[in-house]
Amino acid sequence: MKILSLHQIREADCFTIEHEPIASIDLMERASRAFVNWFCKSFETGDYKVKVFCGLGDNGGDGLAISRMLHPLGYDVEVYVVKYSSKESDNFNININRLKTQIEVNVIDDEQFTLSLNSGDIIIDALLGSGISRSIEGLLKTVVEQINKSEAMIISVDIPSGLLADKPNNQSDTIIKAFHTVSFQVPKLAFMLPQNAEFVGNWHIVDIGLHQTFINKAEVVFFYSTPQEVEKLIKPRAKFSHKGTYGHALLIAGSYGMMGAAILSARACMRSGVGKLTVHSISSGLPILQTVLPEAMYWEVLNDDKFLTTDFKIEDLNSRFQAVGVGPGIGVYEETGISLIKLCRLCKELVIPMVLDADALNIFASQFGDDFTNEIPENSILTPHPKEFRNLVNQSWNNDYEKLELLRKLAIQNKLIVCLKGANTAIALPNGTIHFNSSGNAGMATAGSGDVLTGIITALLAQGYSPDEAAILGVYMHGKAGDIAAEKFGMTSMIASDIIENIRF
Ligand SMILES: NC(=O)C1=CN([C@@H]2O[C@H](COP(=O)(O)OP(=O)(O)OC[C@H]3O[C@@H](n4cnc5c(N)ncnc54)[C@H](O)[C@@H]3O)[C@@H](O)[C@H]2O)[C@@H](O)CC1
Ligand SMILES: [K+]
Repeated sequence: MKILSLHQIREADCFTIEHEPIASIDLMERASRAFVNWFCKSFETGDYKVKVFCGLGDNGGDGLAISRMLHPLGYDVEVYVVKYSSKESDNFNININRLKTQIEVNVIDDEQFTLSLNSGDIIIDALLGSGISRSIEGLLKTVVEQINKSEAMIISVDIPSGLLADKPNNQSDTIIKAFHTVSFQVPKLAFMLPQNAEFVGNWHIVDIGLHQTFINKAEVVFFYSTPQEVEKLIKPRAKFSHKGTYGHALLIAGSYGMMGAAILSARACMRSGVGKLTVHSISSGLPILQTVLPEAMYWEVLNDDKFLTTDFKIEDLNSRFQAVGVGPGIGVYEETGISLIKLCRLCKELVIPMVLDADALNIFASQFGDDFTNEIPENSILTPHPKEFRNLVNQSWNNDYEKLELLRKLAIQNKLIVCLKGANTAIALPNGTIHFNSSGNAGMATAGSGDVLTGIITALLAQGYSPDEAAILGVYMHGKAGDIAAEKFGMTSMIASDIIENIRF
């Protein structure tokens, strides 16, 4: 699903009005109806009040239309218009006249006004929408602060009032803290970013019928990968296939005291459909690996019992492996760094796709400095978490928008696929697009979870998925497995092994 910029959302509105064609006020009516349908599905009528706070622009117009629609359905609706200016939008004025025949409208025009809000109330926030052009101040600020202080459930129309849709707010900005945000047609970039989680809450998209021709043509940088879109990438297994059909993966993982990382990534790799798997690890880890994962083959490090010191040769890899995953638990020993560079150079020469994770990234950051990307083959997949990412790019950021730009730059300049892990993992592709993942939960913030992801993506590469597909599908399936695990064990109790057991291709 495309994430349109604010400018494109405006254009989509105008295009729809002109080409459907539909009057602006009727489009607002359709948007408000879509909100009301969501609301009625989510909340039955009951012994509580729905308090709708409206601004003076089109977001306020939505609030008025929503109030008019909810009232006859049996909801106990109270309407408040915050008169922070003398200018109202045309659609606001039409809707206030339509509403006045039905419900009394309370006007707030004095900063001394104290709102009476109860914990059982539902507040609908229609103060400001995507048209916000400056920080909230004065009367609006007082109202938003009182709403945020209340214990009522807050539901924002389109976007939490005060939040900018696609650029950073000032840290001191006053913004509604919604429990739900019900947004029109497309998610806003702001919803994807950790810094806005406390304002956006749980977000939902409702279809308001903006013109598909415009949306299809719109060129965008950001995408939200819906489950339907991603699951379409899964290749069915052919009836007459054999293990050779699904590739041979090499996983390089584990060191002294870190064999768990090797086990987790290897198990996840096997569960993700790879034909054959060889794990390259220290010899003292071999008995453990062979016991827990008899399905895999092992290639031990000969000289060392603690870490990887392999002098990789072309014949070790040539015509043997379709994908190489490296990093989980390998440690950041200098000797391992030397082996890693040899490996990368060979993979580059033989054009074997790579996944680089965890300690492989830490080695690059600590031993190779800013030039680290020179050694990494093009189209490799990197899977850093934010701290690893910061070390890799050797730069910090002031807000999540700057972080996204650094991510994009890394992917474009070095032709890499970089998966920045976290809620809504952001996957940056060499073509400059960023794809936000839709699956997963906070229970996945647990040791070993990243090792599992490395195993999954390596398996997909070995099966012939393109690096772009392997990253997007792998991250999604990892999150989906985490969601199933969370349902079974609870977010707090689930562990990385539970994610593996619930991988479902
Ligand atoms: N245009 C359309 O066809 C549709 C618009 N819709 C609604 O329209 C909204 C956008 O409407 P608007 O562009 O009128 O935007 P708003 O409703 O956000 O209102 C913006 C107005 O408030 C003023 N303003 C901006 N920042 C302010 C601030 N910090 N303090 C006080 N005043 C401020 C602006 O000058 C402008 O007049 C969407 O979020 C959505 O809710 C929907 O009804 C769907 C269809
Ligand atoms: K709003």
